[in-house]
Amino acid sequence: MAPTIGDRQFTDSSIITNFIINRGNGVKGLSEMGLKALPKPYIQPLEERLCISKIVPQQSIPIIDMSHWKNPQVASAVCDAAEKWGFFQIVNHDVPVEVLDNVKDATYRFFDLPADQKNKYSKENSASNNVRFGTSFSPEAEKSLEWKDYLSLFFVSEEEASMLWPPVCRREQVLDYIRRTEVVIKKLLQMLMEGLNVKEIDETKRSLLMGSIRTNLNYYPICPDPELTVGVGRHSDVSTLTILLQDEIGGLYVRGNQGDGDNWIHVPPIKGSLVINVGDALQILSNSRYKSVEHRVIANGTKNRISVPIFVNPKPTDIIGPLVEVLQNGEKPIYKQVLYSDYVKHFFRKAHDGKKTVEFAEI
Ligand SMILES: CC(C)(COP(=O)(O)OP(=O)(O)OC[C@H]1O[C@@H](n2cnc3c(N)ncnc32)[C@H](O)[C@@H]1OP(=O)(O)O)[C@@H](O)C(=O)NCCC(=O)NCCSC(=O)/C=C/c1ccc(O)cc1
Ligand SMILES: O=C(O)CCC(=O)C(=O)O
Ligand SMILES: [Fe+2]
Repeated sequence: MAPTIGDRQFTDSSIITNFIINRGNGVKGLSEMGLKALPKPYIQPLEERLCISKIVPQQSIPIIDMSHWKNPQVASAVCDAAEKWGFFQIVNHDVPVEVLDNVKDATYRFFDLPADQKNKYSKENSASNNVRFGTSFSPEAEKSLEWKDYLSLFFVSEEEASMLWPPVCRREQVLDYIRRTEVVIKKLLQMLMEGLNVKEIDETKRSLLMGSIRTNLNYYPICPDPELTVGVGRHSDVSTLTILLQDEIGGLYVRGNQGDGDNWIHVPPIKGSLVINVGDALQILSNSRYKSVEHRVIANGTKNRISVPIFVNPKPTDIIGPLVEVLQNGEKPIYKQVLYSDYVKHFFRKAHDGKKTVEFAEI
């Protein structure tokens, strides 16, 4: 039964932990109680809130038309965007809009489940580490919490997904999204590797570039006092590439490259598009030619927002470091060889802290 707790009591962090984390209500449960004020644990320090004066409205990340993807100009635009922006959107990518709409429906269906049903997939209760329902990013490590719930699905095989993934998110529809997107991922990685003088993606490289896949279903409920908190704090992804499907609400901001770099660019929702970004693993493999760029999501005072990123990663057992092809010209390696699962564990065990994760791999 949902507790009838007054706003004031929610300033107590043990109530937050019990209601939101242990009982699986998430911030969605909190939001649906119609809170008038943001509970204290969600108040972010001033420097972590996105100040409007830091937003550059006239700038935009590149939008790349994939319809003639074999044209060298497309490859050149992709490599250029990965070097200069670390982020771009693709249109006419051949993933049908129904596939994207279906995965959004699946996301709503999962988050609309009662708390006790979702809680079956929490860290404590889930039948597998590969399926996890949670809230915020790393609640044990964070000083201030983030206004987001998520379901994280680590893809091992279609058989395992059929057995373990929540039936309500219509596994087939999430799997279809992964399958259809994989084709685009391969094209993009091919272009990015050619840009690094890597002529062939053999089995070893295939594993380093796309040896594992994680999909998150993100839910950002309506928030009282959205300007005091964040949906997701500043971070870079630890993937090689991330493919992000967002809905029509907006709220994702990317660090720009003007002046001192303390400026943020909105990623406008475009129906049918996919947002692509470089993650730390590709920054490391490319010896920093391609950049994983910081991004963040603001909270929204009037609308619920969802997003569905696919994180394309090395295999957890892969050792990552700058590729030999990149160092052939005598370039000095910036990064050492690290076990990818150590890198990911380091990321998950701390709060979001901008671009700091990559220091773990620096020489
Ligand atoms: C290390 C992994 C993640 C888990 O391995 P495990 O053997 O099941 O290890 P543990 O169960 O001991 O988990 C290690 C730590 O990671 C935590 N963790 C285990 N999955 C999770 C999980 N989905 N979520 C958030 N903590 C977790 C887990 O709680 C634990 O923390 P701790 O309890 O403090 O020791 C392993 O699957 C692995 O190496 N995977 C490689 C592929 C991979 O997942 N890559 C990450 C792509 S995700 C990405 O780029 C960005 C994600 C992101 C996500 C949210 C954001 O806000 C922003 C960005
Ligand atoms: O929701 C979004 O737009 C982005 C989420 C994100 O950055 C992530 O899950 O890594
Ligand atoms: Fe991200």
